[in-house]
Amino acid sequence: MSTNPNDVNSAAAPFFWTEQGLRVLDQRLLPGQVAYEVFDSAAGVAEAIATMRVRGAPAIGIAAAFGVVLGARVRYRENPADWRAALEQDMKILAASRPTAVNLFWALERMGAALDDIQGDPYPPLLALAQQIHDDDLAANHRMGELGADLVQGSSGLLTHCNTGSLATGGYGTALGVVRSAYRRGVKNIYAGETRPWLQGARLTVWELNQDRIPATLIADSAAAWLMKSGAVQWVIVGADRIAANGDAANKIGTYSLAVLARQHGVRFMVVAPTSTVDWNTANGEAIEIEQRDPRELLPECYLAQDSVIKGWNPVFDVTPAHLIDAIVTERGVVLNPSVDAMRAIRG
Ligand SMILES: CSC[C@@H](O)[C@@H](O)C(=O)COP(=O)(O)O
Repeated sequence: MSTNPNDVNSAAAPFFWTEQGLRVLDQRLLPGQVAYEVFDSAAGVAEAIATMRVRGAPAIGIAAAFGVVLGARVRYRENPADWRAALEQDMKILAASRPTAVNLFWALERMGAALDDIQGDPYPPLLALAQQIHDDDLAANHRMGELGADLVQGSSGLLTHCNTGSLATGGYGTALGVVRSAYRRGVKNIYAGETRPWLQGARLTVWELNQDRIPATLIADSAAAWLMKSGAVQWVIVGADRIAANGDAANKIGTYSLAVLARQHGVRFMVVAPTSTVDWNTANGEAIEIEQRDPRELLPECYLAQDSVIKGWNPVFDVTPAHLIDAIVTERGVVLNPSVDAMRAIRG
């Protein structure tokens, strides 16, 4: 596998299914190193999610579905007469891997619902379902790419945040899928924010765009207001980890700041996510659990010493209220000016 970020043939898939298990790209090492590791158990996949080897809401959901496949295979081999209780424990471990991306719970629920109809070896039907979830997400990405590109037609510049591309999804991307489609239709000035502290933008998004040979400009997150004031971008395009029934959207920390800045500068704000990211059971953003990660992901090494009086506060998502969002783009259609009523149009 290539380790050169300029190599356009490097693979950007976050994982591959193999008979040995799920082959997961370690996104913590990008862009310096492209390294895959095989996980052959549900607990292993949960660990891969918790440690952010695999991340991004749809990719987390798909990986968890494959985690269930692996759990079922192991548990059925251990005890073909009684494997369900052990698999339920595995599914609990998967559910505890990260709290905010609802795609994780959506995928586990779909896999769990399929168990009722299974007689005999659960591995073949569960593998087929996980692959279907993966294929459906890829198809949704392409559909959203076209719908979002329709909205930004005629713009000269777009700003995106975090990484929402092939690495974060079944392939192609949500917000970055719209960026890809819009670029193909002539929107040439693409800006990506670094996305501190984990640097999904600087390490992952521009890596993907470089592979696609889509020219892009990386900015410090703190340069966003000044960029908007310059008139260089007409849309901010982001993904989501969970969208509440009223259209409030949880996404990578810093998204809310961008929405506030966009409104101030007359820049439009688009959230792109498959309907597997919509949590109809959550009325509004206040009920969304925001993951707090270890402050060590944020703090410089020198402040980790025991005698240090410096702490870190590391919420990794925030919630953008629906009234700051101009459009939510899903595979089932576009919701303009989201509200409880407007969101009903995309409820299956
Ligand atoms: C298509 S990905 C949408 C979101 O999952 C993405 O914007 C994001 O916030 C990812 O967060 P991460 O912490 O890297 O998993």
